[in-house]
Amino acid sequence: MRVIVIGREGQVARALAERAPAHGAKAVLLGRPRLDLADPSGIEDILRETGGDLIVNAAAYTAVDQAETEPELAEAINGIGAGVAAGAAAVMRVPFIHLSTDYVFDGSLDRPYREDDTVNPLGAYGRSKRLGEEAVAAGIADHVILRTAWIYSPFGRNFVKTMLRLAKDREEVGVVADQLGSPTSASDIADGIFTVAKNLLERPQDRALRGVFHMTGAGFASWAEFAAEIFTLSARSGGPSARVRPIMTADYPTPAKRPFNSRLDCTKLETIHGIRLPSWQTSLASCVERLIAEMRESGVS
Ligand SMILES: NC(=O)C1=CN([C@@H]2O[C@H](COP(=O)(O)OP(=O)(O)OC[C@H]3O[C@@H](n4cnc5c(N)ncnc54)[C@H](OP(=O)(O)O)[C@@H]3O)[C@@H](O)[C@H]2O)C=CC1
Ligand SMILES: Cc1cn([C@H]2C[C@H](O)[C@@H](COP(=O)(O)OP(=O)(O)O[C@H]3O[C@@H](C)C(=O)[C@@H](O)[C@H]3O)O2)c(=O)[nH]c1=O
Ligand SMILES: [Mg+2]
Repeated sequence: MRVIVIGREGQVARALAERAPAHGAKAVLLGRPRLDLADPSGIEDILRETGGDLIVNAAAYTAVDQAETEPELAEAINGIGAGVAAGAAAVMRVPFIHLSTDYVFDGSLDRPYREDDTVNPLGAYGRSKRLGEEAVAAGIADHVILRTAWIYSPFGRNFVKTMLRLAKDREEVGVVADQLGSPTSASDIADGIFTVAKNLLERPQDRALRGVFHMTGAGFASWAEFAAEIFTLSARSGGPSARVRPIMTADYPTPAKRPFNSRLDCTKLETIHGIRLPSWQTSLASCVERLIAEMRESGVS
């Protein structure tokens, strides 16, 4: 299986590259400046020249707070650009796998969100990702949209790396305890994507396999619980650690509003695609261990 990945340095893009061999797949990564989702004109030609069995869009504008001041750019990349890439997949007659987010929901429900629950993004990033979902569905019938959340990995920028950095010179970190969600490993997402890809290619006519699915690490946590677990695991490996002071969202003002309830119900993915990601704690342990080992090797711990 030859998979074209849109995105090169991002967390999921790099995890797809790293996990491809384990699935007998080849991942071909395309990124800026060659493929720029903010510049639709060249997208179809580059994807066609590259050629593959399937396209995964792992690129996006992901700066949640910054999106509030440049919503047009977020929409160009996450909305219009995603739709153009999906349209190219339709021309190429290959399936298109797209990633979306818990931030399409407003978090007001008191249970985990299902795929057909009403979306109502609270911020510009969420709105741009919602536009992307609509643009992808309009661009190609043969698509899967995977809504995931709270991604961490040894790569790029994420909450785990931020917490380890803060712990190096702080004894205590204040972290919000009233937003709930599911930390999700980029490696686990990559494995899930390869399984979805295999299912799509094996059963091209099976409509049930297509559409929107929720895919997060199993179990739930607040950001404060997530941080506490990061520090426990880090201390165990001899890495930096700090005390977590649980705070309220109101005590941590940010430009973008975030949902209080970001929990996603992943039952549909398990029933239809046979995929259940490991518990967030299990995968977090491998990630933190790896990050501490890398810090030690580079002499910065
Ligand atoms: N991070 C998270 O917590 C979550 C992310 N998601 C979604 O999952 C997907 C992957 O996220 P993640 O891996 O964390 O993202 P990252 O922020 O780690 O990486 C984003 C990637 O998108 C690329 N990119 C940004 N703008 C453009 C552009 N104009 N043209 C081409 N490529 C571009 C970046 O390229 P470059 O390397 O050149 O900067 C980078 O490779 C996204 O769709 C995101 O919305 C969903 C839920 C949670
Ligand atoms: C750094 C920090 C953050 N926080 C809070 C702010 C916020 O509510 C929460 C997480 O902060 P972050 O900025 O890391 O997270 P954020 O950028 O909101 O993460 C989101 O990214 C996008 C791309 C998604 O799609 C979402 O699923 C989600 O992962 O933790 C603290 O309370 N204390 C801190 O020291
Ligand atoms: Mg952030």
